[in-house]
Amino acid sequence: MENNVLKIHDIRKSFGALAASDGISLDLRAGEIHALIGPNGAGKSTLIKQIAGGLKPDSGTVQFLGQDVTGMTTAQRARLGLGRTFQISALAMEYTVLENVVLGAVGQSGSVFRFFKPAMKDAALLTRARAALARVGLETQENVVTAELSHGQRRQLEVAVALTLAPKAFLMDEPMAGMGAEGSKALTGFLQELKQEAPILLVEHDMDAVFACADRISVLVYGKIIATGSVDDIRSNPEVRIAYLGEEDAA
Ligand SMILES: Nc1ncnc2c1ncn2[C@@H]1O[C@H](COP(=O)(O)OP(=O)(O)OP(=O)(O)O)[C@@H](O)[C@H]1O
Repeated sequence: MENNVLKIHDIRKSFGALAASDGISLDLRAGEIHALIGPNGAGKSTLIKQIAGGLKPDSGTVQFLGQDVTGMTTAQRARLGLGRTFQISALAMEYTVLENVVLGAVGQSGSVFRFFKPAMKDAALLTRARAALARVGLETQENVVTAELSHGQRRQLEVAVALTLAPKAFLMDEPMAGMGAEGSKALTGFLQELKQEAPILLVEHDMDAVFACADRISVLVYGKIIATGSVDDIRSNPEVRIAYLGEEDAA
């Protein structure tokens, strides 16, 4: 049985003369947090977009659970269980916390608004939604209007939405952004739990968080992966230190 949940092979994407993805190959294995780091403009977001389905590569393939999904839309990939999380804009601020989780879950089946009212009466769905809220520690907030949540609580709510969808892999683009030290520490602990359910490909600028939680790290520089390895491998890799960590030391 193949251990790779996600397998990216030789992805290339150019914007004019700029090779934003210059032959990128990487995999995401069951049970791991694989962090993708790199300086500003290295091509992290461009790669995540191609994996999630929002941007078409010029060449190369994206395999998810053994299936070639390169030609699929974002929605088709999401239905297969490729979850992209931590997009605060996806929350409906005027709805309650519980309604947002149910909305997220119903969204999986397509027509969000048409099914929304009946969904709020669907006992099985409500049970799943409440279980997800309990897992992120928002169970006492289910009737609170989302707009009234703190920034950190909104991030927790997004995780609850993602959990209700039961994804088979998570793509996370800077989940710690704007969370502060305490919040980012709490989220790091939670990611350790979450990865047991589905492995996580994590783009993150907070190096302390990455070093604290990643099982493997890949370093992207000018559209190319210059190293993949454990935290210790990456910390001690001279090329990485010059290309990336050295920059931080100098800053
Ligand atoms: N749609 C686009 N058109 C033209 N150039 C683009 C486009 N999207 C990204 N780029 C360029 O591709 C390169 C990689 O950008 P990308 O946003 O993927 O980097 P990043 O590693 O995510 O950066 P950051 O850490 O700052 O978010 C940059 O030079 C960027 O200017």
